[in-house]
Amino acid sequence: MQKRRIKDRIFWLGAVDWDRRLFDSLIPLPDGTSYNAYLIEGSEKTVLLDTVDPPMADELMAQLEGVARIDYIISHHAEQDHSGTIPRVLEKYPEARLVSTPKAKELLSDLLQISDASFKTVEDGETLSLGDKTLKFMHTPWVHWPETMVTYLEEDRILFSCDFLGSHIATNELFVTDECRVYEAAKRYFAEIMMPFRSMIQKNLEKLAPLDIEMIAPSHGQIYSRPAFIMDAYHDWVSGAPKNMVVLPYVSMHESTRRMAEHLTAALSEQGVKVELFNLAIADIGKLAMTLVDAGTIVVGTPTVLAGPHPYAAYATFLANALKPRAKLLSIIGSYSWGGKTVEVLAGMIPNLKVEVLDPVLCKGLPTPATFKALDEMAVTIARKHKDLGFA
Ligand SMILES: Cc1cc2nc3c(=O)[nH]c(=O)nc-3n(C[C@H](O)[C@H](O)[C@H](O)COP(=O)(O)O)c2cc1C
Repeated sequence: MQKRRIKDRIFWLGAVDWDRRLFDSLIPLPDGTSYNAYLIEGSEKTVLLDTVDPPMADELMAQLEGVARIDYIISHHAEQDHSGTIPRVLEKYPEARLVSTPKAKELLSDLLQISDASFKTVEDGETLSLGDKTLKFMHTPWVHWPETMVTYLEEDRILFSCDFLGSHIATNELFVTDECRVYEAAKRYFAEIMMPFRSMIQKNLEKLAPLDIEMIAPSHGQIYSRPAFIMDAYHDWVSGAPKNMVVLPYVSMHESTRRMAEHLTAALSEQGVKVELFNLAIADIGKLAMTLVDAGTIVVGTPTVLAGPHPYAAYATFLANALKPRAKLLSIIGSYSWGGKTVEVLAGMIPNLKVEVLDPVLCKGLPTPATFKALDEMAVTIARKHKDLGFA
């Protein structure tokens, strides 16, 4: 794809990765993604903001063919999907200075072995004049690495936010046209990448609030010409109470835990509690992460396998602990035959979660009427606690 004009002397460059289905060897990408770079031609200086993932470097280099000079390359984030092509750009434009936070300089030096002489580090709030256009750099740490920053182009009121506020979507439409679709993709992205840093995100949102923003141009997905859409969504995801909702990831080899999970789902429905049920043998882990953004309660369903939880249940629990969702309650249900330490192992895997652990419901073999009664009681307890906690 050729470079594309966004506004007067401001262009999108980069690559659309239609086929990519997995990110970080972990995260499913149902809609592919894009690596967005941007070119700004000031009256005196020209800058490139970020680059692309190295496998797509040729596309960026082809777009730069007609660009005679680049004075600055802005690196908002040192992760290789944005920074990995910087060495090639520096080879083509050896006079260009690489602008980053001091922390990003450290990371870029380690990850890409870029020499010290190329760097110009910038402090929080520092500006850089391109002649008739001015860049203002704002340090926004932990969205989602420690070195991240964003750039505000003052005259055009564009915020270049890199990973912050982005979404994984492959499309040839530069601007958001379908907010419902982008909401889903951005929420998935937030859940997988940003959720562990909720409090830092809140601080960064507050820091950006005074800016008069006409457009937000992230480094994945589409450009927002209605910034309030994504800002409001982020406010909702990081602050406020969770929802009256249970996320119930489970795995079952011989039906017992599945019957328990389905019974609990029905009992919670009777109590007016929304349930997101995931069979971990086939679940999209990204979708599970998305539901963790809102869940008031997490219930993990697992049989006992080799004296502990089924590995899929352990994986989901490990993931939930790493993502640090705002759920306030957690419990465990499942079936066993002769014994083990399933509950102890799972309970020991959630040090990051600030949850009250409700009594687990375990049964030997197939669930009995007593098992179902205990699950009914669990549903009543969850519904009551959600109400007391004000989860709507
Ligand atoms: C590979 C394997 C290992 C198991 N290890 C244990 C165990 O260590 N302790 C135990 O109590 N049951 C163990 N079981 C039995 C299951 O926990 C039991 O059959 C349970 O009811 C299965 O639940 P499910 O129907 O939800 O899969 C094991 C079963 C399998 C297939």
